[in-house]
Formats: sequence, structure tokens, C-alpha cells
Amino acid sequence: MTGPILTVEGLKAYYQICQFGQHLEVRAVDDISLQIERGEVYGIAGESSSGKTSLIKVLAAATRPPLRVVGGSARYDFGGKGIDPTTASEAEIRAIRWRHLSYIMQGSMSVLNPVRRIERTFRDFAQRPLGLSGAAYRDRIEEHLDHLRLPKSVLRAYPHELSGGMRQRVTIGLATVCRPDFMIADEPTTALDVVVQKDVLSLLRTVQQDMGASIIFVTHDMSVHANMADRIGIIYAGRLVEEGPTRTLFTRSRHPYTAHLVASLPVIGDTRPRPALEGRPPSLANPPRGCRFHPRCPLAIERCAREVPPLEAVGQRHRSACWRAEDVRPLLIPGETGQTAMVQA
Ligand SMILES: Nc1ncnc2c1ncn2[C@@H]1O[C@H](COP(=O)(O)OP(=O)(O)OP(=O)(O)O)[C@@H](O)[C@H]1O
Repeated sequence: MTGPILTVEGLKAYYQICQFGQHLEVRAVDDISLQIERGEVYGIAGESSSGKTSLIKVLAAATRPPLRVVGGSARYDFGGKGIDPTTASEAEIRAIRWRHLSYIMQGSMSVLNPVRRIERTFRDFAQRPLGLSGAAYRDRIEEHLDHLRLPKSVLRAYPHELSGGMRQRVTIGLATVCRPDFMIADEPTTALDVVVQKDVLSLLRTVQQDMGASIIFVTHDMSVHANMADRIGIIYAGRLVEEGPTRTLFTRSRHPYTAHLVASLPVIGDTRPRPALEGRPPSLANPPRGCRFHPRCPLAIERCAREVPPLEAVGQRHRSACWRAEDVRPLLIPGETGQTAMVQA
């Protein structure tokens, strides 16, 4: 199979709400275009309220009012089976859910029913898409658990009887049991402590590589991206402002906002003060004209307040939306600070 598995073009999704008798549009996803390759882990980063979850809700075909897709398109190519999650019918989505497209959500308890044993949840998720029953079905599930280094006994457990890390491993098990082509993961490890987080991430990476699946992976934690993602897209105020291979983004970012995110990472032994970013992210109901980052940008010039910078190539598979992309310098020098140690080859 050739070509990207997901192509997003000019996607716009707004929350259309009525507040104090006034009609408001919160432009959570505003003109986003990107492509994800087969077998690729694509990380989405950005601070709170930048639109990450809204974007992946649209991509997961989970758009519900007041969020509405108001422009653009998204298209998955599952080996000849093309589907647009913004326009597909319920029946079309049901046909691809779990088998082709699966979803690992924030906090395992949102998928695990507290009053059902894990085996029942597996049955609800997997039996129909796998088309297996009896011993063949049981063998497949047990083999899968074994692969995830989960004991068979979890099947008899209720969610509350498992630790947070174990529950998240079960969630990954559910999301991968039908060997999907594409997985969407929204902050899958945020609620876990660092040691368990590492274990869950390495499990997710192993399963993804074994299956050759693609993942779009959302977290605000840049150090998780450093260890997980092949490529990263940086979102600021509803827009994709930079995108590139992980190492490139960490060492040669071409957007001042990315440079700030990278410089904010703690580095052992480096006691230099972290450069602070002035101001707050804008309201997406009334974003500033021009580049949305310009009111906080240390490099802003008059043009930035007037014209929206397009997302343009600045290197190999590297795009930036900044009028001053050429002038962006890393705020901390990788190597000197040990920062590159976080980025795996
Ligand atoms: N139901 C809603 N109605 C109105 N606005 C909403 C709604 N849900 C989210 N928003 C707004 O949409 C914008 C994007 O929110 P979103 O949750 O997508 O951001 P995020 O980057 O995922 O944030 P976080 O990291 O905190 O989850 C924010 O301004 C948020 O306030």
C-alpha cells in the first residue's frame, strides 16, 4: 500500500455556542492540514486549550454538538477503503471502528465499565469485529494478553481491582486486539506516575511496531513526544504552527513557540533559569489577527499582527508558520545541556 493513511486538508471545527444571548464560535480547529504515513507515530503537542482534543475528536469521528466541522476534510485510506470521518454515516463508522480505527482515551475508566469484568468488555469490543467465537475467540484473546505481558487473570477482574498502570495496559489491549491500521491516543499516560508511564508507553510502541499501525498521539508533555513520536505537530490556538521529524523539532525548531516548549523542558544538572513566555494564550472565540502567537512572540514584527503566516516547508518534511522562521534559534543549546539525550534516534 502506498500513500498516506490519513490526509487532513484545511480542517475547521468550531464550537458554536450561545452565551448571554450572543452567538459565539470557538475556533478550536482552524485550517489544519497534515498527512500521516503508514506505520508512523505522529505526536500532537501544544498547551492546554490549544485544540488538541477537538482535533482528534474530529479525526475519531466523535464530533458532537456544539462542536461542528465547518470546513475542510479528513480522509483515511484503509487499503482502498477510503473514509472521511467528518461526513461518514454511523454505519460506516461502525464498520471501521476497532478493526481499522481505534481510540485510546484519556483515563482508562472512561472505556472500562466499572461493573463489568474485563472479559465482558473484551467481548463487547472484539468478538464481532474479529468474527470468532468459542475456543478460537478465547485463544486469540489469551494470546493477545500474553503478547502484552498481561496475566490471563485480568479477564476475571473488575476494573477497580487493577492498578492504574494495569488498567491502562488493558485499555491498550482493547484498542489493539483487532489489529487496527490507525490508533488515536489522547493523553494515554497523563494520569500515571513516571515509572508506570514509561512502561505503558513502551508497550504501546512495541504493539504499534508489531502491527505496523499508525498512531496519532496527543500529549502536552514534550518529553513523552521525544521518546514516542517519529514526527511532531505543534498546535497553538487552533492552528498547526510547526511540524517536523522529532529530532529536527527539538534541535532545529523554526517556530518561536516550539523553541519555547523545548526550552521549558527540565534538564538534569542545568540550573540556568528557564526563559518565560509572557502573556496567556488567546481566546479562541476572538483570536488576534495575523499570527495568533504574535502578542507573546519575542520575534514579532509589524507584519505578524497583520498577515497570517502560511505553514511552509523550511526543510526536509519540516514546515513552519512563521514570518521569521529563519531567525529562530534554539533557546538552549542541545548537547551542552544534555537535552539531546531525551531524543532517541
Ligand atoms: N464543549 C465546549 N464548548 C465550548 N468550547 C469548548 C468546549 N470544549 C472545548 N472548548 C474550547 O475549545 C478550545 C480547545 O479545547 P480542547 O479541549 O480541544 O483543547 P486541548 O488542547 O485538548 O486542551 P487540554 O490539553 O486541556 O485537553 C478551548 O478554548 C476550549 O475552551
